[in-house]
Amino acid sequence: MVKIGVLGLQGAVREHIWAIEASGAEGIVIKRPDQLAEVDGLIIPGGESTTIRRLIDKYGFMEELKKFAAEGKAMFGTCAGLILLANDLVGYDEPHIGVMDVKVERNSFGRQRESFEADIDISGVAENFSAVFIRAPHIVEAGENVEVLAKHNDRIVAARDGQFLGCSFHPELTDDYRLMSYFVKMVEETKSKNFA
Ligand SMILES: NC(=O)CC[C@H](N)C(=O)O
Repeated sequence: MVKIGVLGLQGAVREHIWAIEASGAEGIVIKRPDQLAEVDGLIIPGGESTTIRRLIDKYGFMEELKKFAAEGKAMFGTCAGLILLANDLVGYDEPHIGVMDVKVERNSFGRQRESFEADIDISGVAENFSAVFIRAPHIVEAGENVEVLAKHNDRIVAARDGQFLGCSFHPELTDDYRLMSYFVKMVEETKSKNFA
């Protein structure tokens, strides 16, 4: 069974652990950088990206997260987590972790639509997936090796760049585990590749 960490600094952490365990992997809340060595894949949850970033710096996570990515391990950013993984952010000079080849805009669905639910098709993953968007970002541009997995209103809301998966919405807030199961498979694949 693969072990998947959830960065436990802020945001929807516990719900991700339940979803991981319902998808056939072991979930571990990551509170300290040295715990990253224990896991095969990592989820960066939704929350507030600026707050999570502040805590990443405060607890010395940044170099370790970059190392985790450089080791080829799978990472999944949901909502604020997607903002943290992106290598380009609209309106910012510098990205945060900056490992996924996408340009992301924050809070980009408009004020009147702060939160909403939409049925989306996620290519190769799930049809009629009920996606919960909360002050959600979207992917403005995807690099050439990035696979666009889902769109909502012509905006990219889920994508995969090799070992990196990102989505605008909160898959952990519904009991539909199809996207999480897809990530568990990604972790299994990257793990066997990294050991080969
Ligand atoms: N639900 C979320 O994760 C919201 C993301 C938040 N609006 C941000 O910019 O970080």
